[in-house]
Amino acid sequence: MDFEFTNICVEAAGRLILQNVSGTLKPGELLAIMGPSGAGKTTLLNTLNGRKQFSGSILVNGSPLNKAIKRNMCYVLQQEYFFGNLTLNDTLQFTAMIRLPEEMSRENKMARMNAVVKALQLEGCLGTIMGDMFTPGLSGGERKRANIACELLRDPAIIFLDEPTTGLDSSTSASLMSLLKAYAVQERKTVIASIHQPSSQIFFQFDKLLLLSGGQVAYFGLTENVVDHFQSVGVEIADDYNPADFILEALAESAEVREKLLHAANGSIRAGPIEKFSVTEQNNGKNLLDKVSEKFTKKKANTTEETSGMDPGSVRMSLLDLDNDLDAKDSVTNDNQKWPTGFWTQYSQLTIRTFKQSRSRILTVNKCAENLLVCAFVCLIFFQLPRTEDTLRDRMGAVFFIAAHWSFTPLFDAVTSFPMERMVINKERLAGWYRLSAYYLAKMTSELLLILIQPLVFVILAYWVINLNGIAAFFATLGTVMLNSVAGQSFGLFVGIACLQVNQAMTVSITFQMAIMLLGGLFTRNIPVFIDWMKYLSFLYYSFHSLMVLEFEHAQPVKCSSSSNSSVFLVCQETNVTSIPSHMVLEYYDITWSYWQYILPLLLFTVIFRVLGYITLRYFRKPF
Ligand SMILES: Nc1ncnc2c1ncn2[C@@H]1O[C@H](COP(=O)(O)OP(=O)(O)OP(=O)(O)O)[C@@H](O)[C@H]1O
Repeated sequence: MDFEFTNICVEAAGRLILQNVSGTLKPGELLAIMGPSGAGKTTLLNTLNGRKQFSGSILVNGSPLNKAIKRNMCYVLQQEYFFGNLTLNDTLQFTAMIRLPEEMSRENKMARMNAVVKALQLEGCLGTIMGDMFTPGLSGGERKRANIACELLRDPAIIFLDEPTTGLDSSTSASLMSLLKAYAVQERKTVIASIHQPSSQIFFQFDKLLLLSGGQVAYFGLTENVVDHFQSVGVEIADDYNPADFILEALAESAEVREKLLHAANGSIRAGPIEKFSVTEQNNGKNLLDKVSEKFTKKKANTTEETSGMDPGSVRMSLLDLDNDLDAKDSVTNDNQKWPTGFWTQYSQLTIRTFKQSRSRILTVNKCAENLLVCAFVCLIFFQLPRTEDTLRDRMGAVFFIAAHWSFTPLFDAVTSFPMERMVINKERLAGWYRLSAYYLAKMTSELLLILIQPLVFVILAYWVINLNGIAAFFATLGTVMLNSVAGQSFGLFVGIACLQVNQAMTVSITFQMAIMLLGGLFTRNIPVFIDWMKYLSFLYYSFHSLMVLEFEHAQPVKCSSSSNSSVFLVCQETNVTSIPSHMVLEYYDITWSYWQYILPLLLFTVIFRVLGYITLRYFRKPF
């Protein structure tokens, strides 16, 4: 697509950070935006792809930027944000499935993916994990190419890249740029990249150069003409110098050179419209010709008449116009759809991805071993507890421990889960990959399964070894512990979403953990009245009490204390009474509600924190 920007001005904090920046680009051309640090490269890139407020005009095929055109653009960020445990294949498949239109078949999506993989020479590392700062995976160059591949999958007409070679060595940078150049020329893409001190090899891969200085244009034109241009304003570039290095150094070091260049650039802008020319005259593309023949067949008579007197150049211009025309029509159709894929596709793809990513976080060998060890310890300490008054505190302790352990383990896991993926999700939300609701629902459901496996195993083992209330209460205990885990996870997710820093989230969670432990019902029975209401805010209070109801409501009698005088139950102090009905324990500890009365607030907690998490993410943690 033709890309033209004229007199772009951007203001921030009361000062103009871009002033009258103009340029044009044709399909198949690469534009480098260069300039010293702070010159406005990133601001310009963000403005050109519609992420910043500006004055001036940006035209794509003659039309101002709109949603449909923006969907035909892509922005490759300088920083790559990926899920580190997924392979490149997983990552690209997910991207293809979610970003390519719903109407496209899975086979075609995979074919597109394979073509991009081939174009960027990524075939050899499809099975490698993306990696992160803790886990080694793709190399720096492969990650850069993977980042570009995720954007190219959509087949955008205009590609923006923010410093694509930063962090790469010179030969990897050069090969990346030549791949990109070949791709742009072959596929007739318009490429705009900000770039920092490129080697001369990379520098001359770009067709045009836009040199910025203090937010103003110091040069716009063919890259190959920049040396002559500098000479024309009296700045000689030494033969053995990399021109890219030289012009940046000259701009930064000499105010005089800067003034001369700005003056010359301003003069050329005032003198008339900025140059419009195409570097790549060849290759109008097979699709285009197909479209032309279709349109021309329909209007055969007119076409013959209209084209008979044209020279080849003007026919080519007509073809380009027609391509633009067809693109514009496609754009109008696409504009009606807010997302490339439907809710169900987004939800299912996000569920698969979250499941794969979270599995490697939640079900690690370390975590499984840790839980088995804790379970073994609990089993040893509370081994086959007799149902007596003497061991009542131990029995309550075992119940409380199970409730507390299976609220806090999922809580702390969830607290760290969102901050770790925040950057990836923000990137994807900003680029409009999917609905937030699809992501949130997928995260809830895929992690639910994973979070429940460990308490399930734990309760199955510990319940019988401790000698809890037999088969009658077994399944209800299992269900209650799982609900308790989900409540803990809900709170953890909410905190993880609300706090921007992991350490902030951890501080909030630990404070909350301590408070709800104290208010949970085991440690304190006589809380001062003014603070007593707070126990109702502790979900552990509800899970502990519901488990106590299951343990004592319909259970074997509890044998009185061996010394009847020291029994806390008056009945036991009577002669001939050796045991008390189990439910008396509940009465003694003021556990007077029914099982469901404890379960409903637990359910409510789960729902409230999940909804709060969504609202926070949607309205208070918007990506920017
Ligand atoms: N939101 C903002 N508020 C105030 N000033 C801003 C804002 N954004 C950018 N600037 C200023 O605008 C100028 C251009 O910033 P920009 O990030 O575009 O430069 P750059 O050429 O990309 O720099 P670098 O090469 O160091 O990344 C800088 O002086 C910067 O401080």
